[in-house]
Amino acid sequence: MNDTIIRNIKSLILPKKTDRPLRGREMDELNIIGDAMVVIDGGKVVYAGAETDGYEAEETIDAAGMIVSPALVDPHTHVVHGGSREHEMALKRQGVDYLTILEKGGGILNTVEQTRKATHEALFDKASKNITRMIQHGVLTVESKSGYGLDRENELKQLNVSREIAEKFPIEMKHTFLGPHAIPKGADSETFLNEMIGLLDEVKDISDFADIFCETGVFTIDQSRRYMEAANEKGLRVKIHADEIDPLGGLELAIEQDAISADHLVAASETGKSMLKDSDTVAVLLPGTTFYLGKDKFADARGMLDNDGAVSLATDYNPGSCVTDNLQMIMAIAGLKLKMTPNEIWNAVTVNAAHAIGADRGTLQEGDAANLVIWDAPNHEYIPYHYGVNHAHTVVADGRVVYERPGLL
Ligand SMILES: N=CN[C@@H](CCC(=O)O)C(=O)O
Ligand SMILES: [Zn+2]
Repeated sequence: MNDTIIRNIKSLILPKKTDRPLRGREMDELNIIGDAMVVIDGGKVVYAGAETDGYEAEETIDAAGMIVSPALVDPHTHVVHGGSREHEMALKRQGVDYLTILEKGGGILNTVEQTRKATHEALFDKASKNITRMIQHGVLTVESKSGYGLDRENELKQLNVSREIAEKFPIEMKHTFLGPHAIPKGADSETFLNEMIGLLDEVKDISDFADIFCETGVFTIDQSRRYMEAANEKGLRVKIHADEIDPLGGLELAIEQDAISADHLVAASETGKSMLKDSDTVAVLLPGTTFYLGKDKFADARGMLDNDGAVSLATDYNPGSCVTDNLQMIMAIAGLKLKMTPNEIWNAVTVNAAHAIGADRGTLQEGDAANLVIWDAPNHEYIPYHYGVNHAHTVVADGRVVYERPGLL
């Protein structure tokens, strides 16, 4: 006797489980089974496929003709931070750009001030609200970066909050040390970078990855290489915020340093894009950020896919450049602005997002953790199409219902 059967599934979305990230044309292939069911026992998938009579369970969930997919994976967030920056919206409307705000001591540095002031408990309570919303929107795996401490005490505080969130919520998290996220006010960039490199030994026990913001006025390619080499030497796999605004060659550096992902890539060069095919570095695209910063030019997802690259999508939730924790919204922007197909989008927020953070998630094969979403939608194309609302009806984590859409009172 099994624990649960989910019956009456109109279509079951089954991304392919592979050792390497899906790339190029593979990303447009998605196994969708009509009239399906999922059998769960001990929190794991026993069967996911066409309706059959061969299984019994203690409990039956009626999917009522809705669709089911693996729970989503958000592979790039800055979910632990103090305060907010709504005042920057007006500045941006007046034409002041993102890097100018940072140069004047605002932007990331404003959030650093607010994060340093906040206690562990205050940061935990604040991030809990975002994580709750993410779960309600169908996300059960989240990458979470530090980077608003910029000193030992506060970077550790952020990472420890992130770890506590992972313990208390029914999600898997990956924790990323992003010490070199900005240069603190009045600090010398080389001295600060050395300080952050000096922390790698300590943070490697509580982090999964090391990340750096490689950008004009922040850290150069040479500095980023030095940091990534130091992290790799210590066995901490690297990520990079690369080519977001200026084409510095961050994607090429990511591939050279065997980064698990290179993120942003709006200004990535043709050379960088063509190098993707021979690497397992996942291009994590963040179109919600381009949208929120009011830019016209989006990352060249089609170029990357045509070059046989592996592409993923994330919210980049943070208080300055993308203030949404709704990954479904990002799926819509990817369809509209990155010109990705629905199949590519689904693979990008499930199996490839999992590859971008080294998580065994995003699929529903036999033996996988039963992390899935029942979506109130007629088909898989509908979710990126009907944008800005939550289509998640029921969210199941390790076989247990953790969210059900409430009705009107
Ligand atoms: N671009 C650098 N870091 C973040 C934004 C952080 C912030 O503005 O607070 C990003 O990925 O978009
Ligand atoms: Zn980021």
